[in-house]
This record gives sequence, C-alpha cells and structure tokens, in this order.
Amino acid sequence: MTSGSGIQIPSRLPLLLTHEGVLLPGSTVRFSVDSPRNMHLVSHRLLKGTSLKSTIIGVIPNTRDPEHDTDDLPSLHNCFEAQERTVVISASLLRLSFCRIGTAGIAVQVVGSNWPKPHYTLLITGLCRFSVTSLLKERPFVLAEVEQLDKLEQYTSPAGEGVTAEDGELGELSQKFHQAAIQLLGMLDMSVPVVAKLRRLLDSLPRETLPDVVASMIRTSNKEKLQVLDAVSLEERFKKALPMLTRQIEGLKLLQKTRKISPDTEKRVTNIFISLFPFSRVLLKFKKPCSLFDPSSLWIALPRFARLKKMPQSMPEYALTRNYLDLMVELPWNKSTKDCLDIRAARTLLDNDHYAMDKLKRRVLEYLAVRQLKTSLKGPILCFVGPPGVGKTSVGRSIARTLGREFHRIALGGVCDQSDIRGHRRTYVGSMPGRIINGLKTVGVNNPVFLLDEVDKLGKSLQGDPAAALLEVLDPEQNHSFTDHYLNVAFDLSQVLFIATANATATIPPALLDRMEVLQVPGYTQEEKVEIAHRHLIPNQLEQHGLTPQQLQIPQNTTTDIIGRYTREAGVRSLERKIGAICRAVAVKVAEGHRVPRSDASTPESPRRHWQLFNAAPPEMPIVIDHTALKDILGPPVFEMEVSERLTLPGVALGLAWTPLGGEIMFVEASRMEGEGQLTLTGQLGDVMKESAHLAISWLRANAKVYKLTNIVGGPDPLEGTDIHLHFPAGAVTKDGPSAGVTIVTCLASLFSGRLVRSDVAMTGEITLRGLVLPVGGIKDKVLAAHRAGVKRIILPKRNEKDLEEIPANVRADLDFVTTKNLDEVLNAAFDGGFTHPQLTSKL
Ligand SMILES: Nc1ncnc2c1ncn2[C@@H]1O[C@H](COP(=O)(O)OP(=O)(O)OP(=O)(O)O)[C@@H](O)[C@H]1O
Repeated sequence: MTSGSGIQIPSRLPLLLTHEGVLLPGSTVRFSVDSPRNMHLVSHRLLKGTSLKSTIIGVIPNTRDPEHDTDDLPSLHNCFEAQERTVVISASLLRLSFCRIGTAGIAVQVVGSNWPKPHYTLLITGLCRFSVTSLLKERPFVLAEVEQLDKLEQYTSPAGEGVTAEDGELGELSQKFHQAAIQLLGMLDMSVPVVAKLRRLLDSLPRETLPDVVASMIRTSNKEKLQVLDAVSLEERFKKALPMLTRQIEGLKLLQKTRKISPDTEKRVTNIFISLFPFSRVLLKFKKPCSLFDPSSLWIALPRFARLKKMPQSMPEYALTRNYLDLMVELPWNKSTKDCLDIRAARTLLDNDHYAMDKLKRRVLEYLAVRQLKTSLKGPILCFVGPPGVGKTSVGRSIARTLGREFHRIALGGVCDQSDIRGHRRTYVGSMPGRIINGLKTVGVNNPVFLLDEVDKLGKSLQGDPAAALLEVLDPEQNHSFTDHYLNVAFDLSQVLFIATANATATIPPALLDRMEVLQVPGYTQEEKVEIAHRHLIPNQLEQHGLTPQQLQIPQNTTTDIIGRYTREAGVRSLERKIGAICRAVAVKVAEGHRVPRSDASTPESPRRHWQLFNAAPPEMPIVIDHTALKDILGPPVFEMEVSERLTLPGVALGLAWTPLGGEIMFVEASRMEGEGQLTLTGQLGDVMKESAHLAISWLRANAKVYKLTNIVGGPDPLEGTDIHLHFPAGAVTKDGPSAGVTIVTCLASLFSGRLVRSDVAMTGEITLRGLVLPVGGIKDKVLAAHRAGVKRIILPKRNEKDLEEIPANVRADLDFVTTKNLDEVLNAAFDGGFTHPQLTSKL
C-alpha cells in the first residue's frame, strides 16, 4: 500500500453500496449487510482474504429510498448534484464517466447472523476519500477502479503539523473550526465516553482531519454528511462543516437556558427534600434546595430523589441511594467564599507567621499579587520542596488565611490506589468518594486551598496509579469537569487552589512535576532556629500547654543548647517537640504548686528560681530553664560535638551528604591490613559510591610516588600486600551518589601517609580519574549541616562557588571556604601545612 507518493489504498476496490449511513474518513460506522451483492462481498472477499489489503473496501453511500431497494445496483451518489444526476450502473458499466465519491475503509469486525434473516454486520473504519474511475465487474460483487483523493499520512502525523495559521484563508478557517470544537467540548460532559474521545482526537489529530471527524461525531443528517464527503477540497470541507458545528453549539446553549430550573421544578424539589430530609441542616440553612445544585447535577439527582421516596427503607439499595444523595446535597456545588486579598496585609501575615524563608515568601506574594490582578488565574500549582519541619505545610495554611479561604490538607503519603483520589464506582460494596470530593464536602465551599502533602510519597499498585488520577485534578485545562467515580457527575475544581509539598523532587512522577512550579525551601541555620523558637515555637507551645511567659522562661542559650545537643535536623520539628516536653514538665510543677499552696511560697530561702527547688516546694515563677533543668527534663545530650574527637586517627575524614531530610555530615573510615590488595566496602553503599571508592584508590595508586604514599611494608604501591577496608558509619542508612569522592581520597591519603586530616574540615565533591574535582548538588544544605556540627573549614568544588551566595551571611562569616579544582588542592587544604605540591590544572 506504500508508494513513492505516500500511503496508497489499492487501485481496485470492491464496493459496498449502502443506504444505511455515511462513512467519513476517520470515523467508524457499523453497517448491516443483507443485499445479495453485499453479502457476496463479505463472504467472497472479506472472509476469504488473508491479507490486510483484502480487508479494505470502498463504501459508497446512497441517498435512495431503501424501501425500493432491489437486487439492482443502487444509484451512485454524484459529488456535484447528489440527488438529481444519479445513474443506474447496471445500464452500462462504461457510461459512468463522472465523479462518484466514496470512502475507502478497513473492515475491523465482521459478525454474521441467521436471524431474522441471514445478514452480516460490519464495523468499518474510514480511511480516505476516493472517486470511482471505472467499474470493472458487477457480479458477484461490484469491483471498481478507483482514484485516491485524500492523503493517508495525515492520521499518522502528530497534531500541530498540517494546516497552520500561515496558510491564509484555510489557516483561518481551520483555526476557527478548532476553536469552535473546543467551545463545544467545554459545554459537554467529559464523563461521557464519546466526549472524552473527541477531546483526545482534538488534541492528537492534525487540523485537516477535523471536519470529517467532527461531522461524524456531532448530530448531523446523512445529507449533511454527504455534503462533507463531497467536499474534496479542504477549504470547502471546512466551510461545509463549520455551520454544522456552530449550529450544535447554539442548540446546546439554548438547551442549557431552557433547562434552568422552573418554579414548578423548584416546588417539586423542595417537597421531595422536606419528605426525605426533614431535619437536614440544608433545609434549615437554605430555603430553596435547588440553589444548592448546578443544573447538570440537579438533573442527575432528581430521578434518584424520586426513586428514594418510593423505595422501602428495608431495601439494601435504599441506604446506598440515600448515602449518595446525602453527598450530592452536601457538596458545595454553588457555594464559595469571597476572596479578601490585600497584598500588604498578606505580606504582614506571612512575616508574622514565619521567620526567615524570604525567597519563598517573595514568590508566594508574587503569586498572590497576580491573583489579585487577575482573579481567573489558571495555575501554576506551587510545590514547596524541602526537608521535614521547615514550614511548608504552615506556609500553605497562611496562604489560605491571607486569601480568606478554607484550608484542607490531603495527605498523599503512601496512597497507592487511584480510587483514593477518584473514588470507587458505586457498584462496589462499601464504595466511597475520593479524597478530593470528600475534602470539598468537609470544607463546604468550592474554592478552598487544598494542600497536597507529600506528593513525592505517592505509591503505585495493581489498583492503578494515583499520580495519573492527580494529573487530571491539577490540570487547569481539565479540572473544570473532574468526575469522581462514586459521584459520577462532573464537579468543577477550577476554583480550588492547589498547593503541593514534597521532601525531594526525584520521586515525584515526572508528568506531575511538569504541572507544578517547584519552590525550594532549604533548612535553617542555628541562628534562624533560635529566632523561630523564641518568636513562634515557644509562645505557641506555652499557649498549647496552658502556660504563660510569667510561668516559664527559656533563655536563648538554653535554646541554643537544645538545638545543638538535643536535635540535629534541617527543620524545627524536633525542636518544637523538645520545647513541648519542657512545657509538659513545667506544667506538672505548676499544677502541683497550685494544688498545694504554701504560705511561704513567696519567700524562698534561695533567691534563684531554680528547677531543683521543685522537689522541696512549689516553685517561684517564672521557672527559668537552665542547663541543669534541661538535663533533668530531656536527659543527657543526644548529640555531642564529636567531629574533633573522631578525627584523631589517620584514615578518617569528614564528608558532607545530602538527603531528603536535609544535609548531613558523614564520616569515612579506612583501615589496612596485610592481604592480597582487596578492597572491602561497607555501610550500605550504592553502585555510584562504590565506583567513587575504586576511582579514589586508582588515582592514589597512580600518584603514590608524587605524594610519597607507601604500603604496609614501605613499598611504592600502596595496595601491594595490603587489604583495604573502607567503612561509612551509620551502616543502616543506604548511601549513594558521587559527591563522597574527595572525602574517600582524603581518607585514603591520610591512611597511606599516616597523617591526620585537620579536625575541623569537611568536604564534598565528585572526582575524575585524572584527579579533577567536579561540582555537586545540595551545597546549601550541606554547608548548614557542617555549620551545625561545628566544622570550621569546608572544601568545595570550584564550580560550586556560585552556590555560596545562597548561604546566610552569618554562617558564611563563621566558615572558611576552600574552593578546589583538583585533588591536589583538596589534599593541601585538608591536611595541616598542606600535602605536597605537584601542579595539575583543570580545564573544566
Ligand atoms: N520559618 C518559620 N517560622 C515559624 N514557624 C515555623 C517556621 N518554619 C517551621 N515552623 C513551624 O514548624 C512546625 C513544622 O512545620 P510544618 O509542619 O509546616 O513543616 P513541613 O515542612 O510541612 O514538614 P513535613 O515535610 O514533614 O510536612 C510548624 O509548627 C511551623 O509553624
């Protein structure tokens, strides 16, 4: 079927002459076949043929009255004067000199039956137009020589190709047609399969195929379809099909207008409501139940209301229908809150609620400002990405407050069933609506702020992919008619403001990530944490525990102690928990003091309001938490400043790692013993990290002479007669990535040279076999982690210098950054007094 000029249909086609319907290219039509000639075509050609070619037939539509059909050949349809100039073919095969148009189609299904009389049913998909040039034979079925009129490639080329705006009038026509088709789709219910199919086709097919496809799908008479079929020129085809499409749109508009609820319907619905929901809060609040629904949902609910009224309550279906209708009644179809957005107030509110996070707050304000200027803003969906406890959820809550909207959090962590998002079909026992519809029912308005928490932790299972269901929810082009399986009526989600949060982008499904604007929320510095604790966490916790600042005081150095010795995290969640623990302990003391009032409580012997006094007498207020009290309440410190202690042996170096929970310091330890030159790696390492270790050893062996590295017996090859063991502590945690390269080299250089790595240095960077240092990610989080751990010098790749700008000035001032291009520079910076100085230059 393929030739030099593209895909070709066979030049000789058997003709199916039918008066049942009109097959247009791109559409699929079912034909019932019972005339002898057509029956022969099926039995002799379609059922006997074995090749794809033999399933292609020509379908010639016929406008003649089927009542008078005989075994004579029906009249052929003429492309110029369809009705008048029809000619009976059997008169003479050769007299057919004018154009007869049909559609070549591929028979995709043949079904035979003997009842009530023998016949076949064919399912045929139209491929392209053809014209009959001559008839070759008449029996047992008609065979004709044909000429192909349409190109077939258009169905295989992607949307967007083909007719474009540059094509003059044709381009304009196609543009108009496309827009009208989109308008029509907007008025239809997406849950109807044919509508969804039209939407898919509109997105995927090139524009020149649209007149045929749309004319076959919308309501058109056979005569109109024939007009489209006859229009061989593309321009004419658009001109013929456009009025049909416009007519359909106008008709729908009229229908929607007349479907507005009449006073009669209003009365009927109110009566039904009174009988079904006598004490419903809906009735108490709204006198007119009709106003609760939008017209389309009311028309779906009404028959069910009527059915429920007649149903005995003992019927199992009663409870199902009742639950469904309860949901229909409670959903906020038409109810929304009014946005009260004032950017200046929003700025103050965000600043009051959250300390630091300047970049994030700036972007959120920009977003809100655009919303204020253009209320019908579609997208983007903001996605806050950062370690736990850095305030992502709480910023989402503040956005809802600034807009004066309801807030609802949907936890997506671990969700692995798409019906969690989209609900179960009502045919299932125990079916329920999905979380989106449930959330709307909970908040009771159709324009809340929905926080999709932990989108990176969505799962996948045999029950479908919830991320795919979320795509429809988040796509502003589609979510105006979101259909929950349980509800089975489209609900408009376009007013809902979606915000997502995640710990890392790597595990967010790419299609979902593509629909969101990612805003990074990095961890906090020690100073920021102290400020957050004193401005927000302590007052909040005091309030939650019923305490006042007159009863409990936590000085700044105690907070610093909690941050440094009891928590090690990027966010402030553990810090908040520890403050909570202090509040609980103090609350007990305060409550005890209230119950046993002592006459001498106000004149204690010791002027210091000390925690230890508690056991002796009710404490004097305020209770100040000092180091001793802290130790009593929280126990001994969990984290010590272990860095300098652990770097006291050769073969230990300190690296920096990035995890979704923020930056971390990471020790690398190495030891050597007599052996055969084997390398053992432990600490749950990924493949990339193992490769880094091999790279490091190879580089050191290659450069052993330059750096005077020796093996156990003092030989020149460090690995000769030596086994090496490299260990990455915190063995239970899986580690991977190339950024430990420089740390492994430093650790091994220390082992082979017997020299100590500086006790205050941490490093990160990928290495190459030639000894160059390549940039890595997560610099800000890593630097903050090093700062938390009390490191003073940080060795970084040269090309990461730009990332230092993001680091807060006070942290930068505390640290000495050494940026390096090659391993020689790394070693010189990592050891006191340098290592040695061979010259290696990087062109990277
Ligand atoms: N910059 C800040 N200013 C004031 N409070 C903050 C700040 N950052 C975090 N918090 C407080 O820390 C607590 C934890 O924050 P939140 O629950 O928003 O964290 P999260 O980033 O959403 O964490 P997760 O990823 O685990 O959901 C909240 O009580 C919040 O008020």
